[in-house]
Amino acid sequence: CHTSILPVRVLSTSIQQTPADAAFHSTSFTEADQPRILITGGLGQLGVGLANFLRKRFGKDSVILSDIRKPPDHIFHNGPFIYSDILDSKNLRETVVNNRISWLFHYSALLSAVGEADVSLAKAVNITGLHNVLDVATEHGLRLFVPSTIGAFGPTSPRNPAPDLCVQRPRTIYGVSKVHAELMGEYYYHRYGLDFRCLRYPGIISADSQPGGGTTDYAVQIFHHAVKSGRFECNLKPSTRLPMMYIEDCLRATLEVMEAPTKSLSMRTYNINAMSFTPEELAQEIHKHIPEFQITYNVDSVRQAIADSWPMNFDDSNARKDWGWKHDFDLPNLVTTMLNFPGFHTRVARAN
Ligand SMILES: NC(=O)C1=CN([C@@H]2O[C@H](COP(=O)(O)OP(=O)(O)OC[C@H]3O[C@@H](n4cnc5c(N)ncnc54)[C@H](O)[C@@H]3O)[C@@H](O)[C@H]2O)C=CC1
Ligand SMILES: CC(=O)[C@H](N)C(=O)O
Repeated sequence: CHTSILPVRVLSTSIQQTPADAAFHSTSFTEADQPRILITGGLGQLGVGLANFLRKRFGKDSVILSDIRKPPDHIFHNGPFIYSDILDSKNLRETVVNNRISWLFHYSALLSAVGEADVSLAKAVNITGLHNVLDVATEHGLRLFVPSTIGAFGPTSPRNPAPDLCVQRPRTIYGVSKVHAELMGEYYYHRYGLDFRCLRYPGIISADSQPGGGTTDYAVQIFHHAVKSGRFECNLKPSTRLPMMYIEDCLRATLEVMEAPTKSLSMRTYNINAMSFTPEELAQEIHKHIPEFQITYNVDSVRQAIADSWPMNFDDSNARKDWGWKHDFDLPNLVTTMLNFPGFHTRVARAN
């Protein structure tokens, strides 16, 4: 097992318990230290990419990927992987202590569409799981990253663009749980000094990982179908405009906000933006590369209602001002990159 290469101690002398009301300091991490990182829910669309990205920066053994699912061989052999269920707080605490974790990226979640299909599981994973993570992170002085989403806004929010601070009344359990995560994280920051950092991600597009059951999944699936068959049946209306981002920008933003000096952060939850498009516009861009590509529409009413309640665009001016956020990928770059991603064609063929 990969964990055997990590220093495992029942009680590490370098860890002191942080009193719950200690303010604004971390006992196990100083700016000069190399962080020791745990990623929860790491086998989803974003976690493996994040682990690879962080391992390039901090070294393979400094980053532990965890999930409740069994990893495929290539992921298991690529660096430390352990089982960790965020609903089991004792197991989570043990993992943090035994591996001297100092940064935690909390990726476990049920996304918008699968959350509506199983509200009680979504409540458990997205709300109870978050409570466990917040408590363990506070007890052990971790720097904690929790992603939020465009889904944290609702039909009464300003939609074009949605600013950082505005009405947030989402109508999905996913959105409600993410607003809860934003507020709880900020509460723990003010009350206990937890170094909580949160970005609201747009829909994320990746070539080498599959989406986990969200409303923006079409924007990943379309590429696979375009390459495989030249046709795609979209489950959102052609005019549905949503904010989107290429995974490389998303992962870079995540590391940048984690490394931002505390004094540069005027807020703890930031919107980040890159591009905004409709299925029709994405199809037109793909058409430039694959002239025979055809898109048809068969609308899924649950996903459509969700998308119609989300922002069409994000105002991320605070992230740009405070810690210098800047995206690299716009729509034409995204499409060129996805269709030319090394191994994309063979990977699509293998997956089907
Ligand atoms: N992918 C996207 O477009 C966006 C993602 N985000 C957020 O980023 C994070 C990562 O997203 P994805 O990788 O796309 O999600 P995903 O749905 O692909 O993966 C989530 C992972 O959580 C794991 N999980 C479920 N229950 C668990 C439990 N009890 N303990 C530990 N792990 C558990 C699942 O096995 C899965 O591997 C999520 O918090 C999501 O809300 C936010 C906005 C956009
Ligand atoms: C935008 C998200 O948070 C996610 N991709 C979803 O569609 O649920």
